[in-house]
Amino acid sequence: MADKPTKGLADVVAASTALSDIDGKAGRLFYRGYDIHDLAGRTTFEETAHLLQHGSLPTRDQLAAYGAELVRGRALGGLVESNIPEIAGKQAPMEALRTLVSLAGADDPDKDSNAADANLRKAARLTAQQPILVAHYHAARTGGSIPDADPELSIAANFLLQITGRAPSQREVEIFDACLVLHADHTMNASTFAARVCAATLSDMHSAIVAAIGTLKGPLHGGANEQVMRTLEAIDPTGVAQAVRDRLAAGEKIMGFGHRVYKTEDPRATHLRKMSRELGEASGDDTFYRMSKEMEEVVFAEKGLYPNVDFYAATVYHYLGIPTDLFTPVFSVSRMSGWTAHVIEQHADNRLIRPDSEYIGERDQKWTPIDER
Ligand SMILES: CC(=O)SCCNC(=O)CCNC(=O)[C@H](O)C(C)(C)COP(=O)(O)OP(=O)(O)OC[C@H]1O[C@@H](n2cnc3c(N)ncnc32)[C@H](O)[C@@H]1OP(=O)(O)O
Ligand SMILES: O=C([O-])CC(=O)C(=O)O
Repeated sequence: MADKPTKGLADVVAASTALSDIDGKAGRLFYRGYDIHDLAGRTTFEETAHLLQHGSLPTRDQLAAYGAELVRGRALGGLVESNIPEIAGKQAPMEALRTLVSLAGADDPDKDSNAADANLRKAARLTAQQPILVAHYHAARTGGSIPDADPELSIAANFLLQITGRAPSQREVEIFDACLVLHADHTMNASTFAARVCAATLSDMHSAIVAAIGTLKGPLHGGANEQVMRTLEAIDPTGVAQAVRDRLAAGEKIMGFGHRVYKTEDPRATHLRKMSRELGEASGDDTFYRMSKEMEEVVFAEKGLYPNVDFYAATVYHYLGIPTDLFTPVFSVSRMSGWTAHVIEQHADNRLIRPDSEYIGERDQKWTPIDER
């Protein structure tokens, strides 16, 4: 007989990883031993992706080679490109990404191999293509054209350029780049776990990433950032405290608060709060930032809960001009670096992931023919 399950697998150690580590009591996050506070704002997203996928912060030569690989990897395959218009008309952003990454798997030159070198090449292509997929999807559904990706620009700069249609300021690029760094990896979160379960059957990287995207989409995980913005937009700026109390009294969760692992402030929220404030003030209308601050105070007073990564990311993306329904796709642009690194790590030292379950159904049922039921 199986042991009693831990609901939601809380505190269950499901994998060994050298990629990231969290101290939930102290509110600290590390990528391969580097404190997130040392990386954000000082290390680019490309360097961070290299750290996760290749195991070290790159030298200048390594970064140049990896950067060139990312630029080459941006090219979308024929199957993906020809299907974007129809998909953009029929699927919401995260659904579309799930479909497009699946199609990209068919286009990928390494699709039939799980070898380490093939996985690294696929990881680079997936990381390079994800922002391009979001931008092309957005252009297709709005009927607009987008500027070509500029090989001289970073992933962060190109993404803002392609989504907003205007050249971002240097500070906007720095802030968005830091957002991508902050979202890159996070131990055994639900989408990464989904990716590892899939990879552990020795399925391919694209299949694992499709599982991850479908899992990130949900509002209890990456989908929360979009819901935060929708909540802010639905609340009267002069009635924030009452609106939060009413929602809590009705048994609703306030999106962007609470975390399975952090029992104190999420270290990523510390950065995102500052960015939200800076961008809000620079925009000339920091209402959403001030509403967020008030929500934070009320939720803490009422429930003792801290904001998670999704809370202030919402207003940061809003101030950067990113449409609200692309907030979770932005998360996937960053997390692609971590997901792919986890697939590489899983394939490198694999064992099927197959937990047990506790049976709570009927026993000793007597079968009867269909006409007698
Ligand atoms: C990138 C990320 O995925 S970060 C998380 C993004 N998700 C969200 O922001 C959604 C809102 N937050 C939540 O739903 C949860 O805090 C989760 C899913 C993040 C963590 O869930 P769990 O660890 O399973 O905690 P659980 O949902 O059981 O919450 C524990 C208690 O705190 C309450 N609680 C947790 N989060 C919230 C919230 N955001 N608003 C109100 N109450 C909350 C629960 O109602 C529960 O109360 P109870 O014990 O009285 O029933
Ligand atoms: O770790 C989690 O459960 C969710 C999270 O914060 C993330 O994926 O970044």
